[in-house]
Amino acid sequence: MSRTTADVPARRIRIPDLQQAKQRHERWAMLTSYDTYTAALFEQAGVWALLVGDSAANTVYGYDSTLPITVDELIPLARAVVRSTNRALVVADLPFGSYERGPDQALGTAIRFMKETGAHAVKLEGGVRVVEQIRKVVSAGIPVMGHIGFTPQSEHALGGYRVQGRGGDAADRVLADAHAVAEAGAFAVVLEMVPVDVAKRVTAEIPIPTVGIGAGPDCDAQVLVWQDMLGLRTGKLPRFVKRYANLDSVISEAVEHYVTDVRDGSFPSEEHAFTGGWS
Ligand SMILES: Nc1nc(=O)c2c([nH]1)NC[C@@H]1CN(c3ccc(C(=O)N[C@@H](CCC(=O)O)C(=O)O)cc3)CN21
Ligand SMILES: CC(C)C(=O)C(=O)O
Ligand SMILES: [Mg+2]
Repeated sequence: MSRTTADVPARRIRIPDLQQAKQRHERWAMLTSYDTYTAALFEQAGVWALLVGDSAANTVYGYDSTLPITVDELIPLARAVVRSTNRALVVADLPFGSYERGPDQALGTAIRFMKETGAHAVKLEGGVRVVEQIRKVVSAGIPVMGHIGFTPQSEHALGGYRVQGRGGDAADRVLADAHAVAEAGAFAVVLEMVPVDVAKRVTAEIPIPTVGIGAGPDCDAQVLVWQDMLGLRTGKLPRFVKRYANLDSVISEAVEHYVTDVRDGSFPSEEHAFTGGWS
């Protein structure tokens, strides 16, 4: 197995670093994180940006979509990730219902995330339809990451988990969304489940970095949900997930061992106990 040393910067990644990486054609990795241990491990391993995604609805809270998660449920997770890192750029997802009413609502929610978590940027879903929200949040000095293509918060309007931008008109709409988000002042944009050629053209045309998930190899960066790529998620995985580890079996085997040790009395042994007292 060949592995290059992770490129861990000595200071916090800033938005201009991502811009510069695009110009230099240097790709970077983003990963979700929702807690202190994974945040510290991921940035140490060279992940430049951590996303406190509303996918926490699925991976932390056990909902079956991202629609139910609230700002109050996401904020403590974002705070934990910020506290545990000093290199990665931390981006917090604005959950469904917290920005759709308009620019004022979006700014109010974004301000809560910035004040209460210390996150460095927020992300919200949608293209042309949310440009006013993006403009307003950006004008307050809060960096915004866009998210277009398949936008899970609108799964019911989109007809389920499906590729967006297949066919000329649909591809044109994704391209228009990308330009709209960039022109509104976003510093980067997630492209989720769009065909390779659409992602390639978007990446070439817009001035800001594209972060792909199911968008092929030509994006400026990639993002995945950590439980998917490390093998905690059970059931059928989306096509865009590559499983880099099988933490499910690591954890199951270790916990089964612990349970057996407790039942047969081999844990705790002397080395894990304290002597003294009356003896
Ligand atoms: N654990 C987890 N991973 C994710 O990637 C993720 C979340 N949760 N929650 C929020 C959204 C929802 N996302 C999803 C969820 C499912 C599919 C999926 O089932 N895709 C299938 C069907 C594609 C098709 O039929 O066109 C696939 O094979 O990719 C895709 C994206 C991405 N996000
Ligand atoms: C899948 C990524 C892009 C996301 O929005 C999330 O994890 O919530
Ligand atoms: Mg999300």
